[in-house]
Amino acid sequence: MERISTDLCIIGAGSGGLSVAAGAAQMGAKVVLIEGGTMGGDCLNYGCVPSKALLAAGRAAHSIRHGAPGIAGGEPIVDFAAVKAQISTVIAQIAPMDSQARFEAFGVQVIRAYARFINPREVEAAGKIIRARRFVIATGSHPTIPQLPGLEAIPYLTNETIFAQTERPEHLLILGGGPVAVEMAQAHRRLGCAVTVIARSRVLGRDDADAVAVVLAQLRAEGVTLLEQRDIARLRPTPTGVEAVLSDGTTLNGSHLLVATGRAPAISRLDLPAAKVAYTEKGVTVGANLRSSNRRIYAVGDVAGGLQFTHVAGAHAGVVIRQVLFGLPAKQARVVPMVTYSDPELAQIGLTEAQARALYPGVQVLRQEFLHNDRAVTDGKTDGFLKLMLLKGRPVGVTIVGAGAGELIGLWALAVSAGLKVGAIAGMIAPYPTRGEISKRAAGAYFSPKLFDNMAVKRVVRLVQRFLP
Ligand SMILES: Cc1cc2nc3c(=O)[nH]c(=O)nc-3n(C[C@H](O)[C@H](O)[C@H](O)COP(=O)(O)OP(=O)(O)OC[C@H]3O[C@@H](n4cnc5c(N)ncnc54)[C@H](O)[C@@H]3O)c2cc1C
Ligand SMILES: NC(=O)c1ccc[n+]([C@@H]2O[C@H](COP(=O)([O-])OP(=O)(O)OC[C@H]3O[C@@H](n4cnc5c(N)ncnc54)[C@H](O)[C@@H]3O)[C@@H](O)[C@H]2O)c1
Repeated sequence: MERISTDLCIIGAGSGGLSVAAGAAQMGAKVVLIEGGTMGGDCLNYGCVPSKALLAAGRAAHSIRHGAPGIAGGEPIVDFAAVKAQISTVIAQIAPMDSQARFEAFGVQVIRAYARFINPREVEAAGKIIRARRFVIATGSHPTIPQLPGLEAIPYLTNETIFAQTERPEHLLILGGGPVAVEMAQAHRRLGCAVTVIARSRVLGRDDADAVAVVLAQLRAEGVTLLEQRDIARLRPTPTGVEAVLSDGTTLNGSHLLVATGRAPAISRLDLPAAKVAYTEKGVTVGANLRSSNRRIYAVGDVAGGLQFTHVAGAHAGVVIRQVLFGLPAKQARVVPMVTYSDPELAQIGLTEAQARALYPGVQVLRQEFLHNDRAVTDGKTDGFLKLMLLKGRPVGVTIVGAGAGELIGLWALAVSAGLKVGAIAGMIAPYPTRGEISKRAAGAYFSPKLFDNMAVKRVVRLVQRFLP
């Protein structure tokens, strides 16, 4: 059996693994990267990229359907297979960045096989034994499939299969109430499918309730049926697709079923006990520095059991690189932006209003409506608001719901990560007319009472006016 000795061995070439590999190899480390599936992982092939491309198609269909004031709308002609072909084109356009060839050009040795630990220092893959000074587990996650009577008899879809589905579902039943369910519901509805979401909990139940209400009102207005806090009792295949009977007796008939009920870490192939790596059903057990119970082995991205986002996997990569390349201490960030790419978008950083009020009785909550933002008015997209949670003049949370919320949260991500006071945002000049002005206006509202409802300020102004030439 071939033996390879290296500085760093990374298992999984998705968002996390690729970021570690690119950084480490370009800074001079000897790197082996092992990928069992497709280079680029979930985000490129079955996650962020295809879902955003499908949402873009849905947005185009929606705007044709509804037109604009003075511009007649009409039912769009949707070629579902062509929409799917466009998704493949988009993936192919981005794929070279994640390709084996690009990483080999960095000097990375890429092995295309599933890897498993054979002891605490070595991994086996494709008949090779790799011994490394440090390992990074970056194997991601896969969809969880609930135990439901009859589900095994249904050819259900998941995020791993839905983007390859070329026939338009007549009626898509979606099981789940998280971001996958919401994004897929809106995209499919706009492309002409009937859509019913069946969620065990509240839809987007972890987000700010006021912001979620704005998103769900839009979904309902577009014709998505949302069944919250409902459970499926049984499923059975029918000649036209699938029949779902809910525990309250409601019967639903759909043509297709998408299961989007959360994720489980991809650890089954790794033989973690052989490596003395502790884990739970959430993933590899890691500390704030992402190191596992085996001090030579780190975990990044979805498999590390925390928030599951591509930008989190990327940030994890930085934390690991600092430690394994330079021997410097590093910790993962506690505050991370999150965006659901519905229309309107829902973006969050830090605490929601409810979380902030529970933690800090003295928290100040400032709210600005897009209705009072001139650009939102000119563009006819006035739904939504920004909520700013402040503690002693510093942001501890921001919620934005509205068109472009995902872009607007970036400024607040900087403010929170740099520990800026709200005065920094209030003091910047925002170009007019932009939606971004809402951030400055919310920040300015913190100072308004101090300036405008303040007798001392009024007295000073009157005094100065008396003596000014
Ligand atoms: C539908 C959907 C939409 C999403 N949209 C967004 C979004 O808009 N924004 C966002 O930030 N996040 C989004 N996410 C989440 C995002 O895709 C993940 O957080 C991200 O892909 C995690 O990266 P990762 O590197 O941890 O894992 P992955 O990208 O899944 O990569 C893991 C890789 O490891 C490989 N692997 C697994 N086991 C082994 C093994 N034993 N040996 C070798 N290789 C192995 C896999 O084949 C895979 O390629 C979305 C997810 C889904 C499902
Ligand atoms: N825009 C983005 O950044 C984006 C988009 C999609 C996914 N993601 C990531 O992928 C992860 C997975 O997303 P997800 O939506 O699959 O999972 P999730 O864990 O966010 O939500 C799962 C949902 O399914 C519901 N559920 C669980 N079991 C159920 C059952 N038996 N019947 C009905 N409902 C059930 C839960 O109540 C919950 O609402 C997210 O946590 C997120 O980090 C991110």
